[in-house]
Amino acid sequence: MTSQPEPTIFALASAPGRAGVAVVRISGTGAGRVLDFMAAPRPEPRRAVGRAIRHPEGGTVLDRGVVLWFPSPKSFTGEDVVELHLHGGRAVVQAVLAALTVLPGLRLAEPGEFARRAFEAGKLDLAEVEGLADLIDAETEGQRRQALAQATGALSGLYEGWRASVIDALAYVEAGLDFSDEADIGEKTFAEARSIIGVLVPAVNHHLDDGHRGEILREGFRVALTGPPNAGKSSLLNALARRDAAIVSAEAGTTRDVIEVRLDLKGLPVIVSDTAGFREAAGDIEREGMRRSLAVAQAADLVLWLTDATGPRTTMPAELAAVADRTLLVLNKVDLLSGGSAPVLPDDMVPLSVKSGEGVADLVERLQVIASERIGHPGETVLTQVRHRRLVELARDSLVAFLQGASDDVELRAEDLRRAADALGRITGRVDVEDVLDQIFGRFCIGK
Ligand SMILES: Nc1nc2c(ncn2[C@@H]2O[C@H](COP(=O)(O)OP(=O)(O)OP(=O)(O)O)[C@@H](O)[C@H]2O)c(=O)[nH]1
Ligand SMILES: [K+]
Ligand SMILES: [Mg+2]
Repeated sequence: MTSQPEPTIFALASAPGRAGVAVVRISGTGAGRVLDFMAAPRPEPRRAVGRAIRHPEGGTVLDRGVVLWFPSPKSFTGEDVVELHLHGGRAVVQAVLAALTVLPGLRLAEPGEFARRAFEAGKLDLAEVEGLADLIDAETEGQRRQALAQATGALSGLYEGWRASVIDALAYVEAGLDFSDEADIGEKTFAEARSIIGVLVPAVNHHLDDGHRGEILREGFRVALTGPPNAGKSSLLNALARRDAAIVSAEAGTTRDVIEVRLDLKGLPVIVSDTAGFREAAGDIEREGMRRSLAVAQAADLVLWLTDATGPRTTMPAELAAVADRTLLVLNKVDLLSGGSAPVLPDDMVPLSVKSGEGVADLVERLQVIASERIGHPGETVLTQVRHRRLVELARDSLVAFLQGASDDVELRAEDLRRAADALGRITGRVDVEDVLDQIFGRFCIGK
């Protein structure tokens, strides 16, 4: 925090475009003056009141709306905050934003600047800010639940609790240092520290060993559609998306670029990618398409290998051997099988006809089950992003180094613990995080 007053910032806080209501938020020491000049008199704190919103020069009425006054420190940013709830027309919002620029000391906010001020005022820690960004981005019920838990401190509580234990242990080790001429006391305090860390390490390992559940929920469960040309991959993508997202044609080698659609399967975000078919005789462009297919398959959480029921049973190419353990075999075009008798399929092969629709609902059901098995137990506090995972791993490694290190080098062991506490503190922003702030707050759009 700086001692000099920061400029007062303002922005449209609601989504741009036509809407019933638009909210303009103003934060900083000049917020109260906005009310005085544009919507006087100031209402009681946190009470919604109707007011004419006027231009500060000349007093023309720009709109009639509702205003809210949140004096510091009881506001989102901790500063004086004003909210103007306007009629959500583009011209109304433009007129009010233009009027605000007339007032001295006010400027348009940068992306994430409101959240950054909230962080700097200690209203939100860094993990909570990241949770808030995720909450704004959440598209499915599962993502909403996870982001809300993080935004309201569930992860921060866990990591701060661990950090407190590490600092306890560090205090014991440092106490031993103070009595370094009394070996007896040193040994006892060191043993105390060891027992604290000995309990912590398995908990940290358990947290790390989560199959990336939280990260998959946050980013989406990735499904790759692969198979030989003309198996019906693009047709299946369109059926899943319920729209014509990809070009379908009887010509082999139609799809070259990767096409993604996002599905919401009972609250779980699933990203399905359609890819180029695999075959030997392919031209340059198609080969580039196949290279992309391979990359998508390797990055996927689940690979579907689709084949044509009437064609030869094409097996997966050797390049896909690495993903065989997360592949679901799908047999498409069963509508073309004559005789009406169901084909005899290997146990784990899913029969389907995109054309008749037969089996599509069953496939969706299976995708949902597989995704929910991978994402699992909602409600548990899980790692949600790589930044946290790296720091938790760093903390774990330092704690293991502490447990395995020689106890007679107390200085080094204290350093192990300091490193672990530091890594955990960086997750919530308790210690030295300048380097990541721009990146984190830059994820927000203006007005957040
Ligand atoms: N009879 C029948 N035809 C289908 C079915 N699914 C797809 N097709 C047809 O099969 C042809 C190929 O379909 P696509 O979806 O373009 O196949 P693809 O696997 O994406 O092909 P590439 O992009 O070339 O690799 C089209 O003529 C589709 O109409 C099905 O279930 N039954
Ligand atoms: K095709
Ligand atoms: Mg295709």
